[in-house]
Amino acid sequence: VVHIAAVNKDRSFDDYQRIYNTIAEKIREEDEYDGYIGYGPILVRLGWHSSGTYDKNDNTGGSYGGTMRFKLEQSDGANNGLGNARAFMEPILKEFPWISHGDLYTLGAVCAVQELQGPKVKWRPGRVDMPEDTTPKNGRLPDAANGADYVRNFYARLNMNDREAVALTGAHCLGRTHLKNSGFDGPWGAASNSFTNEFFVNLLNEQWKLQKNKAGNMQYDSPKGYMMLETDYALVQDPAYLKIVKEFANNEGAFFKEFASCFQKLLENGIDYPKDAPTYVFKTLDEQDL
Ligand code: HEM
Ligand SMILES: Nc1cccc2nccn12
Repeated sequence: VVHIAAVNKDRSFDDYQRIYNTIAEKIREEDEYDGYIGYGPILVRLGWHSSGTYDKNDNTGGSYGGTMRFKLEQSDGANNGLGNARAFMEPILKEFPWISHGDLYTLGAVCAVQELQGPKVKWRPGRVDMPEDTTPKNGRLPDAANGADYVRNFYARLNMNDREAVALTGAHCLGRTHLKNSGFDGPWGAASNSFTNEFFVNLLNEQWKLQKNKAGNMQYDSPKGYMMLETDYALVQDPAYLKIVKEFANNEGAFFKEFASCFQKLLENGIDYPKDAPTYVFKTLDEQDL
């Protein structure tokens, strides 16, 4: 299955920056969401889960068709709680009916990373909504109760190497787990809405204890009330991953550089871009003095 990006000649950088600003202002305005974490983290998760169904072996899934708008994909347990992110996007879709769901969900994720002081992430338009029967089957998103071999195999399906896998998981510096969504608890300590390399610093510096949580699922907890999933902790159990975790914990710039490139790659997996397709780097609200 090859998806060619459809270059919309009627739309310019300013049109997409206007959507970016609308999302960014809404994130800033609705700051009380989820105990004052805000919508940034869940918008990153929406873009990631829209893209994480990709399978490099047959080039199916991925963000292009916007199939996250259909109830089949929404019913995947891994997507529990993302209805809040889709509801956040509803008024944006009404105001800008010309944008595809795939473009909007990925643009929202890039906007959230940048507005939460993360790196600039390049973004290209051209995803086209596909019909419901093109929705990939449920079960393609990762399951947290696993170790390093599973993590490596999972990311290989997304065409991501060890460095990209570690960088992408660094997005767990944002937000938190919710017992009602995923059966994982906490963290009560550093649930955050700023994009930093803290995930790696915590992995290395905290004392982690593997224990059963209130829902009977295994997770790592720290005295400060932080938590790690088993797939998070796998990054310090595997020697090759551990080396990269240490680099990113000691060099936030290296983490930002790697995240910027592999997050764009994640959001664009499965899409062929014609030579004349534009690449955008959006300004943050702060950079526009808004
Ligand atoms: C092995 C890979 C991964 C697993 C098993 C995993 C699992 C999870 C789980 C269980 C949650 C909690 C959901 C909830 O209870 O609300 C979560 C949250 C989150 N994940 Fe991941 N994740 C993975 C990779 C990623 C990647 C690649 C990204 C982005 C680049 C990402 C971004 C996030 C964000 C931002 C949150 C917080 C959402 C919120 O606060 O509502 N995760 N993840
Ligand atoms: N914030 C967050 C979300 C998901 C997973 C996770 N592990 C550690 C922190 N964390």
